[in-house]
Amino acid sequence: MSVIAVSSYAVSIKSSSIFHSKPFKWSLFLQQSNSALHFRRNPSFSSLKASDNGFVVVEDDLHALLEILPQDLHENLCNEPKRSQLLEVILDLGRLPEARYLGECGGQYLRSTEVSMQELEEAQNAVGEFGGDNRAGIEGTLHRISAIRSRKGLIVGLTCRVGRAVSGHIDMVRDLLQYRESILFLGRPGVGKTTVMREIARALADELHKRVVIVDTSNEIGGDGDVPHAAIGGARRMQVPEPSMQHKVMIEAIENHMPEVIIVDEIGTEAEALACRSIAERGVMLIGTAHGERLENIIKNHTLCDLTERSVDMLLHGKRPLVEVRKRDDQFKVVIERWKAYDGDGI
Ligand SMILES: Nc1ncnc2c1ncn2[C@@H]1O[C@H](COP(=O)(O)OP(=O)(O)OP(=O)(O)O)[C@@H](O)[C@H]1O
Repeated sequence: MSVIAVSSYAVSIKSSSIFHSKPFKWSLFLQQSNSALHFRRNPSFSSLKASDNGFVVVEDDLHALLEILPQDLHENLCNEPKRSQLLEVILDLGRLPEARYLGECGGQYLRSTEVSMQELEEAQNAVGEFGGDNRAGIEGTLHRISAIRSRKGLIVGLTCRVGRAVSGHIDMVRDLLQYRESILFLGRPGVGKTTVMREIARALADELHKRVVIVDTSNEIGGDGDVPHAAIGGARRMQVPEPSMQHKVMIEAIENHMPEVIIVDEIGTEAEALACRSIAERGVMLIGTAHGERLENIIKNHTLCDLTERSVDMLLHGKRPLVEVRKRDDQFKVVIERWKAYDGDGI
């Protein structure tokens, strides 16, 4: 029995850990932080293929997100030198608008006057309809707009997250895709799980020629609109009428569309965990994400614990799993180290 762990996922994500447990049902990828600083951005990038020199390329279609913002914020951000690291723009009624950046850059107020109700309404009108999860998108893009509502249902806050198509950074995990085992990405919100899954969907469909179906609950993987974004390549995308239906659509995908791989973001409920089990029992590879920073979080989470029974048991019985740590060196090459995990390893 071997367990492979990869830490410091400096592909797109600095200091993150990837756990791969070959004999287990799930491989676990733990992502701890995300840094665009590891990318060498190619400004003239227009296709979704990795560049020949192996560098990662990022496409963010930022102008489409900036267009929904009040005009002065739009102009500020267009001239902002850090805009390639922009993560989110926060618009809260009666407060100063704020931009948050990836990595160490932190947040910054965008002007000295508060956000008005009219500005919020204009932003709402510029995006698609909000779903049951209070999320909306901009057609043809990967951006995600999440709403905060008052008790009366009025939108009083918006979190506008930049969606990016990142290509060329999954060489660190590409070999794992060939084992046909299910994979669970585990990480805090915002560390880049969805972004990685998007590229994995494309690589599995276009390079490994698998029949891939994405169950896209908030249209976050394939973007807003009925035609999915080119970032998912030939993978097919099933939309979900409302978040509580996610588990049903997962099963429908299996029963109607004969996938070899199912990709689903944010597995959290018991019904979804059961759907995962059912998918695995039918011999279909499942790639999913869940919130949590360490394997310990899974152990404490009754629902998710069920998905990783054997790996969790091993840790609970005090056995030290053999882990594999993967990181990038200065030359951007993947370096692999193996050792037996200790408590302090952040597993
Ligand atoms: N490699 C990358 N380079 C630049 N930006 C990135 C990269 N990976 C992710 N991002 C950006 O980081 C933000 C968060 O990414 P993403 O939505 O994939 O995270 P997540 O872990 O799925 O978050 P959540 O759990 O909240 O859905 C997005 O704005 C995304 O564009």
